[in-house]
Amino acid sequence: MSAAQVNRATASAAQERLAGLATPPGALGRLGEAGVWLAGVQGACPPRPVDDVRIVVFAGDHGVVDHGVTAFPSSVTPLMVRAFVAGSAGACVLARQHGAQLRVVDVSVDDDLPDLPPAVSAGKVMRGSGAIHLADAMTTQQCEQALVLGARLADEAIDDGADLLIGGDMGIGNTTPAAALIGASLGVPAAEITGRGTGVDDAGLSRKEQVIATALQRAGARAHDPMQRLSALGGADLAAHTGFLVRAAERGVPVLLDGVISVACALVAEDLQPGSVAWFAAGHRSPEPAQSLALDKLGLVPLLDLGMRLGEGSGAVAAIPLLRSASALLTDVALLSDVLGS
Ligand SMILES: Cc1cc2ncn([C@H]3O[C@H](COP(=O)(O)O)[C@@H](O)[C@H]3O)c2cc1C
Ligand SMILES: O=C(O)c1cccnc1
Repeated sequence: MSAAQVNRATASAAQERLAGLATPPGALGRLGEAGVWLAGVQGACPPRPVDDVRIVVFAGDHGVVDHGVTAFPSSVTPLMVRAFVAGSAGACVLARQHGAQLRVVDVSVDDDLPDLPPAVSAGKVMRGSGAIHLADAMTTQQCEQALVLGARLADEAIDDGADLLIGGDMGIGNTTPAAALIGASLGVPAAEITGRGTGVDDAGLSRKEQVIATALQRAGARAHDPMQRLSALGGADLAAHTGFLVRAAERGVPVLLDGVISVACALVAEDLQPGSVAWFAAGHRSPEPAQSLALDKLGLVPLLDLGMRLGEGSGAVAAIPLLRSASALLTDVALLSDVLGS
């Protein structure tokens, strides 16, 4: 399979419609651009409403947590997975607010979660991914299994009628592999991509930078290959998230990206399946420096910049109303020629 082709004729028609609306040229700013993107990815001008939004939260633990890179212990991950199932995590609240459906999937949580519905862990790849500065996060077979799992989850959502997909993340320590993936994808050193994640102090930040630098050095030239990069520096949850994004692009279904984890996976998805990025829009800007560098590389400008640093897909979910507004504006605003009667 390859990435689906965006309908360029529809995108040009949408651009023309935007230019002809009863507004000064460019007055709708990024909402106008988002409307044009939506028309192109939907192959419909004016765009259709974005009614059915599905969020899949990929949960997994990371061996780097034992090496002082985050402000929280791994035991928080299974507790938060339970909060997702109960509907009380931040992204669940936003999803309800905006009428979107959210499911959480245990890809690599370091806990068997026996009290949760079996469907949550049905596709589980492993219990915890490796500490990336010491060893590969997983084998290439586990990476492949995770990619297939993510693709299957995208297929299920799309076959069920999704108009828009969002990938979310839950896993203490996951900003470390996400930054490492971005560093390796862009060829940027650890000092430029290391952020505070959940809020590490200065000592934690410098340990985290060292872990990422060592991981990048350990992976070396292998990281040029996207599968090897994911296996060496990512995690099974990040690989499943990447498979989800790749399949969305192959099926031609638009995606709203979230923070540093989501955008790290988008960069790898673009490498695995060139052209995927045409199906992605950026929901928000994270304070994590690696996320902005990755967005620049992908040529994406986020809709929101609220200082949010939660992950879970939350920044993308918060941007759903903006995408809906973009669609409504391009559909319902009068044409200037009609208003002027010419
Ligand atoms: C209570 C809680 C809820 C979260 N929801 C998402 N994250 C986010 O923060 C973590 C990544 O940051 P770091 O790499 O610094 O650990 C991940 O769990 C991510 O999903 C959370 C973190 C916590 C503590
Ligand atoms: O950018 C993110 O999505 C993010 C930042 C901090 C912690 N968790 C996620």
